[in-house]
Amino acid sequence: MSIIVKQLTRRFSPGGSPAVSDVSFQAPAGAITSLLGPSGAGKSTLLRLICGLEVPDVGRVLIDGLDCTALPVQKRNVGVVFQSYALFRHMTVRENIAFGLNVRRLPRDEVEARVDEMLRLVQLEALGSRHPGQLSGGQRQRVAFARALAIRPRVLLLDEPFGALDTRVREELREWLHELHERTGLTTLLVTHDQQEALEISQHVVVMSEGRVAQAGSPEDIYDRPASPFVASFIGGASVLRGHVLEGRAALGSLALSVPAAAREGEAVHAFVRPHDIKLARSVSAAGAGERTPFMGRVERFKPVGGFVKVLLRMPSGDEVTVQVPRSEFEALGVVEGDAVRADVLTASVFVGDYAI
Ligand SMILES: Nc1ncnc2c1ncn2[C@@H]1O[C@H](COP(=O)(O)OP(=O)(O)OP(=O)(O)O)[C@@H](O)[C@H]1O
Repeated sequence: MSIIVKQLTRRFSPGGSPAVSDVSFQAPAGAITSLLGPSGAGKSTLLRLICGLEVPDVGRVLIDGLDCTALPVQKRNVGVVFQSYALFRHMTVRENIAFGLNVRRLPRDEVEARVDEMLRLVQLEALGSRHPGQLSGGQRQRVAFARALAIRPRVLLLDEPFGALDTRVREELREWLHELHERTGLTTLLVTHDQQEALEISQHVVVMSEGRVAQAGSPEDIYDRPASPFVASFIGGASVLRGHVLEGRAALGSLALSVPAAAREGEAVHAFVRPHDIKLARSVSAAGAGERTPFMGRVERFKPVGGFVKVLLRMPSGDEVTVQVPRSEFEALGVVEGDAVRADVLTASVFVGDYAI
């Protein structure tokens, strides 16, 4: 049951810039696909176009091969969970889960059996007679999942389902969703602005920016091979080093990295380096193999954050680079603010040409 969207465009005001612009992608059958992007990228609008709450100006939505573009929400047979719980406060948990089944006028014993099954699935068997006001935020979201799944939807659409919860509950539910998906195998589309969430639980990621698809691929593709400066800077908190092409290499201060074959001499270069892709050392020795080119930086400041120390380096070019060092490693280095350190870049994404992030 894949979801395919073809050239979807939705403009809210005539002449204004579209919230979703010429978007095409496929959410593979049986997988969790994340729609990932910053606020305002068009993720929720895209999800609403897929579930039928919005109508596209142009384009098509196909679910399991069936063109649903003109179908109303209730005919699409999709399960939807939003960030705000959207449970009926005056109904018990059981009644909430049964809602979609009662609308479909299923026999009473069938409804009761399905509600029991859903309560077991979301591990809330003991709470069926409570009202939403008597549940924690995490429990309410599990009820919302049970209600969405009760109707045996063809696909599951989730709009920041854990967005209103605190970090610990969010992480617990992320794991829970992963297990739930293993059991149901349902094609799932998850809207999130949290890259950690997207990389952790999805098999396919669609990165959105300004209403368009910036890149689509596996979490490894997105992380290891960002297709554009936007993706490189959005995923993984990379620092940018600016320089130019010199003798076929990217010259970035005292650092030289390989560049795409098409790069012209003198062209502007931006290298994106992630905080844990730099290794710090006190001594200065010869360059390592390949990309492991050492360069010098000055420690501007550092701050322990949990098991890591966040170090801000100032490069000879003036660029600032954030480095993340395991705490024990940093303590062994014994550097203080103002010290010069050697920094080995383990890997970087290099882009050539002028652009604005
Ligand atoms: N009903 C609406 N009327 C007018 N403009 C809208 C409407 N819904 C969304 N927009 C605009 O469309 C753009 C995309 O919004 P959308 O909510 O889809 O983004 P998003 O990526 O889901 O952001 P967030 O993560 O903040 O929810 C924004 O500029 C938003 O202001």
